[in-house]
Amino acid sequence: MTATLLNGNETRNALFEDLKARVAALPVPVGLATVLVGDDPGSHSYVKGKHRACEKVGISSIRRDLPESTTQEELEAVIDELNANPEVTAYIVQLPLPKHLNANKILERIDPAKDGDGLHPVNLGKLVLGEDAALPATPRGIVELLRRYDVPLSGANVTVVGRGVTVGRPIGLLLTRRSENATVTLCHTGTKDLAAEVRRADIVIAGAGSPGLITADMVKPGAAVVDVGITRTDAGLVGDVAPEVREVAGWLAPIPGGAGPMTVAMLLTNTVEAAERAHAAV
Ligand SMILES: Nc1nc(=O)c2c([nH]1)NC[C@@H]1CN(c3ccc(C(=O)N[C@@H](CCC(=O)O)C(=O)O)cc3)C=[N+]21
Repeated sequence: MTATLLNGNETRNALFEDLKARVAALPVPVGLATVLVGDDPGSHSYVKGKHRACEKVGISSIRRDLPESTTQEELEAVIDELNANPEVTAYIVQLPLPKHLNANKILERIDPAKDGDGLHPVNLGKLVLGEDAALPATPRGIVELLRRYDVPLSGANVTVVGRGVTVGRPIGLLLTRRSENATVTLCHTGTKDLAAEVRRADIVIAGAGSPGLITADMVKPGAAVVDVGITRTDAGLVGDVAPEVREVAGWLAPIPGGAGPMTVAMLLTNTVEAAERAHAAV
């Protein structure tokens, strides 16, 4: 058996068409800003992708590129400016930040109403409480991708590998909502028998950042496997999922072309929804 590919590029393009219409229908312009500190080549490439996406959807994009030497106070001043700037509907601070900066303090300073990533503590708290708010972009993109391909979620056993803040920690909050209704196990480096936890899963979400961690013998035949464990090597992008998994899985969201483009689509979705919420509030 060869897995059906969960095509994140095609799905993103379809979502962009919908977003384009929603942006055009809004009586106010929509703007997304990115804050990038330093010159990590990976981060540069992601930020470029986000701006390209804005152009396709009719969102104006605003870039704040700052030198590696930026101080905490200087970065906080940029955050304050973006919070106050009426042209900025939503924004993201590209992670990771240089080590001399306190990232949590920066993220908490973002106006929750302008949180493009859905990772502000207030928005994560609202997700726990079931209130309408910006949703974590990568988890939201993964759920949307699984839905578009009719991967059964209700009652499914999902094994998540990795407890990072962008994927592993929040995705269980989405998948265990009544509307998704999945059963979620969160694995990490302290898990006793990772292979056993992965083997019983109907859906595997691999976001550990450990190249080739998920091998074919660990995957239940026919399971859906989502690779989110992006590692940059000289040879290109490498995921957490070994190539042979394609022969065992029923569905596979690969790297590249799976969860990555969906993350960008959901960042833009969060931005459009922020504009719609702001407009509804007046
Ligand atoms: N505040 C913040 N928000 C983020 O959402 C965020 C971040 N920081 N820091 C880094 C990670 C990583 N990330 C990706 C986004 C798109 C692709 C993507 O589009 N990937 C393409 C390939 C792109 C390429 O080749 O470089 C693909 O998988 O097909 C990948 C990774 C967002 N992140």
